[in-house]
Amino acid sequence: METRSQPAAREVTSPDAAVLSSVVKRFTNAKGEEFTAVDGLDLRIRRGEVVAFLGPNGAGKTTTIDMLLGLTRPDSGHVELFGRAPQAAVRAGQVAAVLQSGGLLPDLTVEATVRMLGSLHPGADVEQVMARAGITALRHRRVNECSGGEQQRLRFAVALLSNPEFLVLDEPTAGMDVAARREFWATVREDTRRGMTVMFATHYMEEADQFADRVVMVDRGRVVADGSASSLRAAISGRTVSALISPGDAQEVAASPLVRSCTVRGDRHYFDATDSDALLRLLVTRTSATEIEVAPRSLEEAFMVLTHQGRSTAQEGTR
Ligand SMILES: Nc1ncnc2c1ncn2[C@@H]1O[C@H](COP(=O)(O)OP(=O)(O)OP(=O)(O)O)[C@@H](O)[C@H]1O
Repeated sequence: METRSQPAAREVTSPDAAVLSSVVKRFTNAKGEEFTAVDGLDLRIRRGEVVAFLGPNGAGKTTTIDMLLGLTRPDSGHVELFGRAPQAAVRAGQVAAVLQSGGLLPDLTVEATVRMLGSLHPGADVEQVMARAGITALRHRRVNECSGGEQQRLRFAVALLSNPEFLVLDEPTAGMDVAARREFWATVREDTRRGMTVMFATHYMEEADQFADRVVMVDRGRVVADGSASSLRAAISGRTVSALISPGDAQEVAASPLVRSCTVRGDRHYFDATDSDALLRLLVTRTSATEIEVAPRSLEEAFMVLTHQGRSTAQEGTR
């Protein structure tokens, strides 16, 4: 079972960067109750893929990443990186991580940080790594004087020191403003064009859309949708039209091909529209609907769409 087993010869030549099979991780809370954070998760990441790992708070993203990096072991199931145990791949420098915080000494300069950590990796090219992470101009700045975005670029530089094949980023832009997020991703994107495998956890739909080839959505420790970034784009491009409307009219509208689904919250009906302009015309001209509102689909609504539609595209990138 699991990560301690010796890799067989065929596994070492695995075409996959990462494989998680039926992975389960439980925690015990302060009251001694058992809680399943990761609940039979299956995921396969091919070499060269850029995968966004998207999900609400507490979905199990960090726990999964910790298992992927060999920081914690699954209670059951199997985790492999490049056909070997995660710890072995980490030791070999094949995988590196950018985590949300920690790992930096506030009084060191940017350059001293990279040099100090670079000394752990024989052959590391400190100047090249700083250039790749876009921090050469910050070399004399102390870590505690760097912005959140600059510190993340420094962590990115540190992750590059081992010249990894697979980079794992756990919510690397959490807490950054939009401009800092954009700058961070521009740096990473530039670097990953060289074919590195990347998996990143995020809460931001637009980061997943803009940066990933593939989007894996998790909820309650399970993969609930897995598809291309274009399927995500289609899911978030929709609009929700809501109105105060009589049940009879609502039923008729819901049966229209312009409507994917209808939900009722409070006294409003929410229609998930295939064509929001046409639906708006229908509501105004054919029903007694009032207080009509059109809004972009929320993350939760896109999530629901992907959960249903994603199933059909679910395995396109994985099998
Ligand atoms: N060491 C631990 N002990 C007990 N419970 C834990 C521990 N680590 C995580 N959990 C719980 O497991 C669940 C999954 O947590 P995890 O951090 O993996 O989620 P996440 O998707 O990364 O969430 P977020 O987006 O908020 O960071 C949460 O309910 C969390 O409280």
